[in-house]
Amino acid sequence: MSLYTVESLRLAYPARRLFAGHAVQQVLRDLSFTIAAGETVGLVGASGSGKSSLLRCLLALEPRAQGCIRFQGRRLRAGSVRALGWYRRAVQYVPQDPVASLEPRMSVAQIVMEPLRRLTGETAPLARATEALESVGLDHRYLARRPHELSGGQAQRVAIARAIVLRPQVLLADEPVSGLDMTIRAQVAALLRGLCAEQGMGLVMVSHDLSVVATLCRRVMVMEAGALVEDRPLAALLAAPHHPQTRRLLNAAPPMIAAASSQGFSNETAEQSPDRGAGTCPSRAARAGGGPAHPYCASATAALGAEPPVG
Ligand SMILES: Nc1ncnc2c1ncn2[C@@H]1O[C@H](COP(=O)(O)OP(=O)(O)OP(=O)(O)O)[C@@H](O)[C@H]1O
Repeated sequence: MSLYTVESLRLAYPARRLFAGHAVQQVLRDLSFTIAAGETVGLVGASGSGKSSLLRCLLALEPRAQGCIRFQGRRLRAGSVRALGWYRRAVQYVPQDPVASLEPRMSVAQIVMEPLRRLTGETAPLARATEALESVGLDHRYLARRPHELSGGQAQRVAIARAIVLRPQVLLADEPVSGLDMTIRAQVAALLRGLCAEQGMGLVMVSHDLSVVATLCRRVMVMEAGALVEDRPLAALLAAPHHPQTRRLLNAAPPMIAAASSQGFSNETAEQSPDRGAGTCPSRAARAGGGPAHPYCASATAALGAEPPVG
């Protein structure tokens, strides 16, 4: 059974134009797709294309959404924390701005223990919180710190620890590495990749940057003006982008696509992809001929090998 089944999802906001009357702005247009357990999916598209709105719908935070979203066959509707407790235990969220999302008066330990206290009857929350923090490379010295005593990368890792402490089936993340410098970005990306690979956790990640998605996700959904214009395995999409919007995003993508290629994501999925007849993966073709890793970004293949350990 699919984890998520989304059928004819639509979302409209009241238009905010002067003299708009009762006009509405259609933000999501009739989206239908499924997501399987353990899938890693990147949502990409230009600014304003509806990525965060779709994520809010998947988080059951959008009461105006129409259509149907099911999680493990159970219908999701925006509602109270109590009514959605079952869902919040299975699906956790990493917001775009980690610093703003951390309660300033709480210590790191309290922040990470909070979902355990709220959503489970956990009897030893401190031990679980410590374990989650260690898995993101933050040792006991960080337990007593407050958010203002953390760097941006450390705050992001606390936000991830808070999300994974419940061992969710899926992590929904909004630009989880944007705003981080390149070194920390690589660390956080490596951390998320490890959690997906080792714990079988699914990931649905919003980004305006296809290159970041390429390091973390095996499937890419491309949005334009509220519509889903391309939805394919990463490798097939890199090899033969179908939609002009995908081509625009690829052309703008910096070096991390090369990193993803050299990691094998694109090759694996190309071989498993039903689209593989559509074209040869340019990365594989280039390497077979001894050439650069990927025509989009040949210069940065070393990025992966150079990743510092998380900590
Ligand atoms: N609460 C809201 N009320 C009215 N309009 C909204 C609201 N939230 C988002 N919008 C509009 O919906 C559209 C889609 O916004 P959304 O934030 O989903 O896009 P996005 O693809 O995530 O953009 P970005 O990459 O810039 O974060 C935009 O035109 C935005 O102005």
